[in-house]
Amino acid sequence: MANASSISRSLRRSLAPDALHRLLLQRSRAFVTAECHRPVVLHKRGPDILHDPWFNRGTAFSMTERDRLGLRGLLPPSVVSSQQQIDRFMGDLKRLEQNARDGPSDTYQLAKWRILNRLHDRNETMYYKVLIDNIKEYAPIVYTPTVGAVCQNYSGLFRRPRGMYFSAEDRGEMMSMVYNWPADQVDMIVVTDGSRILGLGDLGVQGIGIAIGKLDLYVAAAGINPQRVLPVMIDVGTNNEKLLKDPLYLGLQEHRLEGEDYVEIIDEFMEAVFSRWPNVIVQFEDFQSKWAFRLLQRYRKTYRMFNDDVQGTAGVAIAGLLGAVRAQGRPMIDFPKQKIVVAGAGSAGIGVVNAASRTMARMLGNNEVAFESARSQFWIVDAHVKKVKPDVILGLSAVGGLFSKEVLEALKDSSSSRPAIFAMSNPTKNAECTPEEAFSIIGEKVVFSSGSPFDDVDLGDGKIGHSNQGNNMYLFPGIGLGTLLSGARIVSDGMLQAAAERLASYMKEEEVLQGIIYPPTSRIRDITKEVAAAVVREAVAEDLAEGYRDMDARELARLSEEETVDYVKNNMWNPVYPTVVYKKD
Ligand SMILES: NC(=O)C1=CN([C@@H]2O[C@H](COP(=O)(O)OP(=O)(O)OC[C@H]3O[C@@H](n4cnc5c(N)ncnc54)[C@H](O)[C@@H]3O)[C@@H](O)[C@H]2O)C=CC1
Ligand SMILES: CC(=O)C(=O)O
Ligand SMILES: [Mg+2]
Repeated sequence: MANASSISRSLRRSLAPDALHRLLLQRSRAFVTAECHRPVVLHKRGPDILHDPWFNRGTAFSMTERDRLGLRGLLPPSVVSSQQQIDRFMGDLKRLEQNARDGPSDTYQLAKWRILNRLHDRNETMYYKVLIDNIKEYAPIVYTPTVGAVCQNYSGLFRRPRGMYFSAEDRGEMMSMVYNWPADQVDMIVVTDGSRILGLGDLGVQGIGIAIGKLDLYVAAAGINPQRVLPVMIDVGTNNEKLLKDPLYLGLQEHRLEGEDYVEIIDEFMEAVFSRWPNVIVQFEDFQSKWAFRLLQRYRKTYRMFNDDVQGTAGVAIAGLLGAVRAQGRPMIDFPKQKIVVAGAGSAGIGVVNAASRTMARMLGNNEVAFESARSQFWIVDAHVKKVKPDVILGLSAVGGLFSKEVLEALKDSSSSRPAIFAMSNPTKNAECTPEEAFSIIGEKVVFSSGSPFDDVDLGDGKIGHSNQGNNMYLFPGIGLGTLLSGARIVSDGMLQAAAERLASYMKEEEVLQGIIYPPTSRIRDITKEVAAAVVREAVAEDLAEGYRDMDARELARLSEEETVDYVKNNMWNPVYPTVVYKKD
């Protein structure tokens, strides 16, 4: 390409000064334009490009560039212009200023999340060390409640993608797309379709935040190696009208796929990930209930998978319900005498009622009569909490404040010496009641737990009303780790039951009598280790264990209870810098 200096001497001489000046300007413009359009030769592919500030364009990479550069699936599906990127960034910046002016709201929590997220981008080992050493303080930032605000504000907060995105546009491509992920080994996937994120409804592609938050707990609590976790978003559209109209939304701006089209996409995703990583475990998270149950039934006998909202929550609720029996000074075997009202007949509520009534039925002799009798101890209320003088009310309704004064007063007539409240909906503002309300209306005898963390309540005279956190985070990391380390090909009901029983028995008598029915978050790594060991032992007992690395099924079966716990502990990743050496490819 000619540049300004390539004008020949004779031409220069023949032109008048003005004409020469115009020609020089024209040529230099043409040169700059040509330079801009000349392709830049890259010696990188995939994530290496996204992590290079010079070459990265984030969501502005076109679909053909994404295909050419091995980026397909590594970015949210929407392709945006550079101007839209700037609008999104500026909007986020302005919002921060405005929030800071208008009051605390979620701003400080989101600011903490941003700082932690930047550390996560820079130095994973340090990030997890900070998280593990300060889990009580930062679990509420990387997980509920702040993760809910992160998902709601995702389009503004988006900087660097984390995880993989499969969209309805990727049909027929997923089997090859999974190879764009850089890790040859993946142990844990948490997948969501964003259709019911916590109690916040359909957040579409923005729901990826919940998969990231759950996997942070897999690393912090279960010691899964952070290089082997993969958050996944399956974007099949959204029915959230606000997002459908938002020009800065990063997901597919169309209504959700339904019916067989939807199932085919999830099938293709499952085949793709299990084909590249046959030993992976897939946790389904925050799918709307109609799909949560159907997909669980579809895959649970063929793939290593479980649904956290249906199965993890059920186990945590059972452990808490047994704790509430013990808090009355009664043996766990008295559980079948409890009258339990469950508010919310969604994936979590129905999951709890099914699993808890099975536990009761087992205690009553495990026959048909026992099962019927167990069922009669539960009242599921969808839309209106009735007064049945219950011993326990358990909320999984996603309706903040549902346990009104009248509902709480109904518990005062309970025959239980220590009625219990499980306000399990997330995030904080969706809790069916607060601990202050529970203790002030029912009195100090109530046992209280909630899905998101609340502070203990000062009851005066040196007495403390304990706020338990009843959240599936006390089980899912151990279920995943135990499944991994046993090499079980599926996650059986028995393994889930063993996990719940271990959580129930973890709490000491004196703690339970004080109304402390779940461990504090600071002990999450210890309880996860114990839960995982219980899952391993059950997998061995059911002959499902196929072993892990050098530990084959026979060796696993030889381990004592204590040795199983040691085996689990020794296989948990710790955040220490390894020795690093250079080797040429
Ligand atoms: N603490 C924990 O570990 C967990 C908490 N959750 C929370 O549970 C909530 C529900 O989750 P899903 O069951 O998956 O949602 P979902 O949307 O499937 O179910 C909610 C159910 O509540 C019902 N409902 C709505 N208003 C009601 C009212 N006024 N009275 C009684 N029922 C009412 C709905 O009809 C629906 O059946 C969410 O807030 C979620 O964050 C879910 C899983 C685990
Ligand atoms: C904790 C959880 O899984 C939920 O609220 O959906
Ligand atoms: Mg969930």
